[in-house]
Amino acid sequence: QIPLKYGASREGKRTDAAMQRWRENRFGQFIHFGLYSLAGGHWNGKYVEGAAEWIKGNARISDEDYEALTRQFVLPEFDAREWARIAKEMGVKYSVITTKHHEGFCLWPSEYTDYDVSRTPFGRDLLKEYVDAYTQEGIDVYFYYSIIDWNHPDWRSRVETVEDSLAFFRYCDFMNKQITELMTRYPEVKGFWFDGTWDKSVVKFGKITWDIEQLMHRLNPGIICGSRLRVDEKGARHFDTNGKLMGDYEQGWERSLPEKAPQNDWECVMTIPENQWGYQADWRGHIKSATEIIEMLAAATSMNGNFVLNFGPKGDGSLREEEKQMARKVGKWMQLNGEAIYGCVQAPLKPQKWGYYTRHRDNGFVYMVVCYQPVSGMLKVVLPTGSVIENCVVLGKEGMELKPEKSTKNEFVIPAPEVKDGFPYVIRLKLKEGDSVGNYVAPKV
Ligand SMILES: COc1ccc([C@@H]2N[C@@H](C)[C@@H](O)[C@H]2O)cc1
Repeated sequence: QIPLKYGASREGKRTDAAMQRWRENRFGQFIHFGLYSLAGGHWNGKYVEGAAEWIKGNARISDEDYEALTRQFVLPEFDAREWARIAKEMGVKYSVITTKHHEGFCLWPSEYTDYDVSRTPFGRDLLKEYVDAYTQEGIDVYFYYSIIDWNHPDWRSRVETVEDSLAFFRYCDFMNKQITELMTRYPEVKGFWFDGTWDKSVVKFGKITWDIEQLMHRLNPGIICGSRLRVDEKGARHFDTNGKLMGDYEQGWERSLPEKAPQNDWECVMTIPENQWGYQADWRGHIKSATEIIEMLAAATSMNGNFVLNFGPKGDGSLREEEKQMARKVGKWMQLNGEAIYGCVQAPLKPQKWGYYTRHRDNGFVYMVVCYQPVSGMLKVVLPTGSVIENCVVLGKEGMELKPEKSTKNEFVIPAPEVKDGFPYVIRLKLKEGDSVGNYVAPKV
């Protein structure tokens, strides 16, 4: 353990109500919306390779041509209540919106820059309409904020000269003012999702991320912030030089899931296509199905993690058809099976090949989210010695009890119900605890 001034500011899992609510939410939505949404991954009529929200660099667009997009920011189809209704239908409990992505354009009328919604034909406070509409639907709101800012004259990706450092520290002052503005103007915000902290300038001056964390906690002690914000004074990111997580959860799971349950709280953020966050009119490659998304959500819950699915609204402010379809299908599944996700955690049972176990924090049930239907027609369950299955039903068919058969000393098999709709199904177990249900210890990460 080396002494650190700007390492982890607190240790271990938070036990306060705000963090407990973050955990119980489990399922979230990401919204990537900005000037890049107008380009839709195309420039001068041509498809542009790479992530659509990075089109400025990918298509080598000049500052002037990119800024001209502000004049096209009209959003004739924008209705935050429609976005919130679709999010509610999908079953998400929280939503993270890009208040400012790397491009530097702000979705709220900021006092500290003109590069924001107030300087567009749209002109309204989009962020306020989003916060109000989602709060109305009972969905918690979180703000994505990019430290990288391609538009701001004082942003520096590296600091090599005195001039650089003067500019960079002016930029940090600007950032602190914007974060203060966001937290005081929109007090409903539950947390921040920082991005763009990998550049040399931030890694060299890790203290600026400590300062942001301290600022946020002064303004709202219950604020929730992931580990991607943080760099310690030695340049260590996410985990400080002593290996301690900096922030409230591991925020490194971007388009990937862990193999085993991390020790810390953690969150996975996921795209529907392979790698598009902002609107790309022409999705290419594999587009994940609702079934695949549901499996990822179950997998995350089974490992004590949250799962956030990204939407990239179109340049006219409407949601794309594929995302509305996704919301409908996932939402239908969540209506029937949400009790296996919301408020659930890892179950102390030996993982099996048919899918994922979850356990509800309070109701004492264990859930089997079956994603891989066994050819044998038998679902294997290994219980701690002496435990028995008191009740076993399929969610949505609670009237039809399944009869587990004991196969070896503490192994049971459950006849697998038929799969007709191409979606995972959930079996709910009421276990009569034997000498100790909890004696299966999840493998150390
Ligand atoms: C250098 O690799 C990346 C990958 C993704 C990102 C951003 N994080 C995601 C949440 C999106 O905002 C993407 O633009 C930035 C840099």
